[in-house]
Amino acid sequence: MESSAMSRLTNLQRHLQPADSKLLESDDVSGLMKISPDVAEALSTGKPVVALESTVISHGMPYPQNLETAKQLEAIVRVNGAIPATIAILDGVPCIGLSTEDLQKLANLGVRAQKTARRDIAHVVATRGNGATTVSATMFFASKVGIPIFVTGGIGGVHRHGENTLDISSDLTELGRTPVAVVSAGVKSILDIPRTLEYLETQGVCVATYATNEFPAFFTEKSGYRVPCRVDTPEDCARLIDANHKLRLGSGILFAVPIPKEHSASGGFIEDAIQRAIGEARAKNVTGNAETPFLLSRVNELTGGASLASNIALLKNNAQVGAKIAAALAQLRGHQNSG
Ligand SMILES: O=c1[nH]cc([C@@H]2O[C@H](COP(=O)(O)O)[C@@H](O)[C@H]2O)c(=O)[nH]1
Repeated sequence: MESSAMSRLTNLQRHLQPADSKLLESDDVSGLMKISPDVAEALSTGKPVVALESTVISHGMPYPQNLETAKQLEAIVRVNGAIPATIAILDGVPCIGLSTEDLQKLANLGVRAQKTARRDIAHVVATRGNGATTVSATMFFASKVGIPIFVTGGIGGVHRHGENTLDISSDLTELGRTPVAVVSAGVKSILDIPRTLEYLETQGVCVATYATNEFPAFFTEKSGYRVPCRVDTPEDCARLIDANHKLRLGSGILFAVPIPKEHSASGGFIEDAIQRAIGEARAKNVTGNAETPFLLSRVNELTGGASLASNIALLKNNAQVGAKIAAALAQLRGHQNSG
């Protein structure tokens, strides 16, 4: 191409894409949120930050294990070199980074907090409600303030019979439209795993297994399904996130980290309870966003708490992996900026 034509093209690109544009979308919306001082400081100085969701606190676990786990996850993130930013809407204000009192409030509210997915955000804010954010809503807020990594236990997916009911978690469409990397233990077998993977493919989401070949099924290390991408280290993950951002693909990444071996032993037993709970949900006609919390608490009852212990173990493992990825990403970007 002629050099004058090339320079016109470069100018046009600059115009369409401001030179200082951040790798992640970060716009005026952040003014509507309350960002805790340590998260704000970390974001402005390029330190690693990891977002954490709050539905797992309110709807995913009983009190007081939910509070204990929320605090432990934050501590694990810190020990591994990153600043935790648990996200929730409190009295109508989206909060990025919660105090211990905030965590206590959410844990006490339990299911009285509104389970808040993307579609619910405006309503919870407008009515000054208390919203526990799911994966979709947490990704939305993380992306708005420029947090590239988010740790959870399991994401939502295509529910069984989703091909008829269209009950497909908005977590999947969020992953298709928001450039945040989500660390999870895969998806629970209460969902339709192959259809969930198909749907993620349709949404253009890069799904990568972490140090394993098979996509994990939350309580068990294996689901019987594979995905095309495998990563083995936090540095691999950081490079993948960096490429995704630089290319401005606009979509998220799902890192699927298997439950640690020592906690996967009870997987088969928990699996049986899941099948029973699914039958009960059908019989009681529990559907929509009530289905996941129902199944989680029923499976916990049926397994005498074994599923809760496994859930907590994999959350802690994911927090550790997520923090290491965040640290590796900060280091990679630090080198790039100084190089
Ligand atoms: O093992 C779990 N899966 C999913 C959830 C929560 O449920 C949400 C998905 O709900 P739904 O299927 O209604 O989209 C997830 O984003 C997450 O917040 C959870 O707590 N534990």
